[in-house]
Amino acid sequence: MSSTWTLPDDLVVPELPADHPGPGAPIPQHWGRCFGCGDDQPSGLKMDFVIGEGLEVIGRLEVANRFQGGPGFIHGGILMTAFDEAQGMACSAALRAAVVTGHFETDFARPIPLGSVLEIRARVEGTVRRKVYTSADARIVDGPLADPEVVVASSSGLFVTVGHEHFEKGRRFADGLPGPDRDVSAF
Ligand SMILES: CCCCC/C=C\C/C=C\C/C=C\C/C=C\CCCC(=O)SCCNC(=O)CCNC(=O)[C@H](O)C(C)(C)COP(=O)(O)OP(=O)(O)OC[C@H]1O[C@@H](n2cnc3c(N)ncnc32)[C@H](O)[C@@H]1OP(=O)(O)O
Repeated sequence: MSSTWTLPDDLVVPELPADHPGPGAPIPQHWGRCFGCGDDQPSGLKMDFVIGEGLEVIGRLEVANRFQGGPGFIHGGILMTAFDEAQGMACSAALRAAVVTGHFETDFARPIPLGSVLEIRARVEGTVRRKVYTSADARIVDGPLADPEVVVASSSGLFVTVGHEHFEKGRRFADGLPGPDRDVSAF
């Protein structure tokens, strides 16, 4: 795999919040209609997330037939979406801030067959002002070509922290509102 992605010299590695949950703690969906993590999005990826070690989160994606690109394999854009979701979750978990994706790149190393269960480990590398530098890798942990030792794809992304007003602008276009158990300020 190759990438031109480089981390800046003035990167600051953030401290985890004092009440950061330990590895294995589930991370709730940030918005039920989210294509990546929402339970209330029938066509979505329905990814699950738990906290990992340090600044890492661990996501899980079941590669359903509707995620097909070439015959029998995952669509590359679906995989990028899964990485985007995972890296955004890593930002949110480590920084307790809302983020949006600014720049994103993915290396596709192996074809990923339908029926795979992908484990995506995503982490915050560090921040520079509002910029959050992230990376992630994917492994097939179950399914026809499962081999947890092999990285089948990897990703790097720059996220930017935003205030609540960023999402206020989109609310009138949303097909629903967060439920009472949601932090609507983060939507
Ligand atoms: C819309 C869906 C949102 C989904 C997320 C929902 C809730 C979030 C809550 C919690 C998050 C939890 C989980 C997240 C899960 C999934 C993640 C999915 C995220 C997405 O899928 S989200 C959709 C795609 N995403 C966009 O829809 C962004 C459109 N865009 C903009 O809204 C603006 O463009 C913005 C806000 C990015 C910046 O605008 P701005 O005016 O606030 O700030 P400014 O321009 O000053 O940039 C500040 C510093 O970032 C640098 N910078 C900016 N862009 C860069 C780029 N492309 N490359 C390199 N550097 C860049 C500047 O160079 C400067 O750097 P410096 O500090 O060095 O000057």
